Amino acid sequence: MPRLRICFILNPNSGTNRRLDVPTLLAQHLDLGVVDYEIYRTEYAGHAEELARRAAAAGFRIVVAVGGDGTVNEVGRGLLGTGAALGIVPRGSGNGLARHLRVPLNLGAAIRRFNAPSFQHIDVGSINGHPFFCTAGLGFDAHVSKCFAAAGTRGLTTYVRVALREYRHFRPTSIEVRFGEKLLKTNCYVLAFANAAQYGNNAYIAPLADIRDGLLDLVLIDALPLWRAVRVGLGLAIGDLPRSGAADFHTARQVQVQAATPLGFHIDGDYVGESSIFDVNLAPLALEVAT
Ligand SMILES: Nc1ncnc2c1ncn2[C@@H]1O[C@H](COP(=O)(O)OP(=O)(O)OP(=O)(O)O)[C@@H](O)[C@H]1O
Repeated sequence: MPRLRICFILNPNSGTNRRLDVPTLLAQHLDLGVVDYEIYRTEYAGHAEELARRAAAAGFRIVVAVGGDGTVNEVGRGLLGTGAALGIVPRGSGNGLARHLRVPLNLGAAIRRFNAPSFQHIDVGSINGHPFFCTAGLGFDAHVSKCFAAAGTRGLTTYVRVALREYRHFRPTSIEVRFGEKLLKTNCYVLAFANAAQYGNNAYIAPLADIRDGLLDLVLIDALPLWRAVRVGLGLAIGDLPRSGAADFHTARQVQVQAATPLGFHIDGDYVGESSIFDVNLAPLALEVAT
């Protein structure tokens, strides 16, 4: 039987443990009787998309993002419309998609899965043409992702520190949200589009989100006074935000948002930029994943 061809794309910049020796782990845990693998290394932000496309064109059956949600996003984007499946070795700081798909966080265990992987398809979201696999969002979460990128260090502690600092300054923007027959005229402190249930680090923004149901879960927080911020923080941690009354939940496949002033947005935790108009769509089961 031909061996399973797998390409591992390493982002040396992801996660908090830079000294981790991934090539040695791959050599230790992959069974060369069934797997034939190569390693590609990213050299700059955005490079993983190009490498993933190249790997798919070279005939690799699985292309594995070795990194966090930013790397997963780039590799997944590069694989859309190809015959290759996305794999994940979670060495990021948040690892939202890996956690949602129940990929082991122990790297050895995650790597061993590729000796006998299972395949499934997942939905793929897009916001203004930028694909996302886990979550995208407008407002405060995007603002925090922008400040987080500039913070110099990564990890949950830095994220929480940045969020607490920015909370004092951030103000909501008035928006109109259209989906299905609905038109909501409201304020946006946060509007999250969840394909997966969590942002990463087990922060459950939409605990009921199903990544294979053909729908995005919309989570709207119109204002965030202190009492509600505390409740949202607790809801994210224990996964009961829908029952808390601190956020409104909807589901939709297509959403248009018009903002009164430009709003920042993120995809899978990486800040993209600002816009006043957002076109958000879901492509059902558009990406094959190997776990
Ligand atoms: N060689 C590189 N040099 C600098 N930056 C890179 C390189 N390769 C990838 N990147 C960028 O590093 C960023 C962080 O990577 P990633 O999101 O995978 O890790 P993380 O932020 O630690 O994890 P998570 O998103 O799960 O919290 C990505 O936005 C990616 O574009």
